[in-house]
Amino acid sequence: MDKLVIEGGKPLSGTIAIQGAKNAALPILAASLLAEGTTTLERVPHLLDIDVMLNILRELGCRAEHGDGIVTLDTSSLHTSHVPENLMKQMRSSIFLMGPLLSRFGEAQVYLPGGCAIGERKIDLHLQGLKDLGAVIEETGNKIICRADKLIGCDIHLAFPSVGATENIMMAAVMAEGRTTINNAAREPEIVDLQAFLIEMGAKIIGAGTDTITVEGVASLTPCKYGIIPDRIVAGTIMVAAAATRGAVTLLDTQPTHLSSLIHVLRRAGVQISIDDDIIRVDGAARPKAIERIVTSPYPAFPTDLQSQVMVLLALADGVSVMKETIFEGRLKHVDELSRMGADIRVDMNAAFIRGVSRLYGATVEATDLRAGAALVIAGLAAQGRTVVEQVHHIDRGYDRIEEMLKRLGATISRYSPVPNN
Ligand SMILES: CC(=O)N[C@H]1[C@@H](OP(=O)(O)OP(=O)(O)OC[C@H]2O[C@@H](n3ccc(=O)[nH]c3=O)[C@H](O)[C@@H]2O)O[C@H](CO)[C@@H](O)[C@@H]1O
Ligand SMILES: C=C(OP(=O)(O)O)C(=O)O
Repeated sequence: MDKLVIEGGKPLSGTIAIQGAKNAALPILAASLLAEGTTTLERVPHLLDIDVMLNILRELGCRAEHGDGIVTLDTSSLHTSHVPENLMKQMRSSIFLMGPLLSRFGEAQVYLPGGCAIGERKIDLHLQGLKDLGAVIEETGNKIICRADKLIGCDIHLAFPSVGATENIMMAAVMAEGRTTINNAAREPEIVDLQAFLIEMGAKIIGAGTDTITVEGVASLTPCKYGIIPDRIVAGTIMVAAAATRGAVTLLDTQPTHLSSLIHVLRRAGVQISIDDDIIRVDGAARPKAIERIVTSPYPAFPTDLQSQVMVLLALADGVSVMKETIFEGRLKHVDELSRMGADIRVDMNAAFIRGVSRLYGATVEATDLRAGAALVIAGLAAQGRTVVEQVHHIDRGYDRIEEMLKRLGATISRYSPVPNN
């Protein structure tokens, strides 16, 4: 397993362009199955999860190429609706195949998905939505078979605004007969991007970005060319890293409105932020101030995917902060690792009580999941001395060569890969 070695204590400085969004690209790649022919997607980041999705699509019979951020995907010779178990288990987003396969083949054979260990992550809302559309679902052990001769539009109410369930239902409903309404839908920008892509393919769908999405089923969709939105979580990670290292960074190709909750939090911490169209400048010259209370919640509130990174900033802040995680019950595992670097954090149930310290110290730490790993990299950049971050494959799920990105901002960071035994 690769390791990152960081010599900390240097402020980040410089300019960086932000990669395309993993969480938009993954459902959009799955949605490409809905049309027969060649779809071209631009700004698709080079990530482990994208490689897994492309491998699944190849197993299903697609021809897929990915170079320089452009994916071309030919879906004309799809030959199976059965996703292999070993690929399903490699990430959570494999579940996005269920809606499109059901829609295109009338059948999807999948397994319980894998992914980071951040909570139970049930799929009951995905399955209920598909059942509401008329699918019959058979669950045997970890295998799930969904079948429907015909999907029929209906009124769906999500008990929780699940991002993935909203997206799966949208993809199943676009070619269902009649009108589907998704109530209490998630409102994340990646859902708006999926809607824009589906419209480009010829779907009739409105409401993404609000809590009610309405889909009028169409008979067929056509392939298209589409550009993925910038990754708000990668942008947020860099913004926090700039602030935690007391640096000054300019981010290009962002969508600042997608980051308004983070910008609000950073400004409350005393970080200077200026915005000019799609450019964000972060200046973190002063010691951050503590923030009394941050609670993670569905968009547009503060995102769970930035919770661990912001906790590093608060660990260095002047005063006591509270961070409450309400989305995933197992998403505070970075606290133990940060404590090994000198952070003073106490966890009670789903809340972290963070007493800021003036300095973190380098240590050998383990990335327990994607964003926990990103947080440890930020801690390493801000800390005094050398930090070794292990289990980097988690970070590679969501950041396109994180060390290259940070080197461009002046960080001293290197990746070490084990030498294979022959
Ligand atoms: C690829 C992608 O877009 N991943 C994002 C997506 O994950 P994902 O789509 O998995 O997140 P959800 O919004 O579905 O999950 C939120 C909560 O709902 C629960 N739940 C979800 C579905 C379900 O059927 N039953 C159920 O109980 C989950 O366990 C979790 O506690 O949104 C999360 C919340 O913003 C982000 O952290 C992830 O980065
Ligand atoms: C939890 C995340 O992703 P996924 O849903 O793909 O596991 C994430 O991007 O932080």
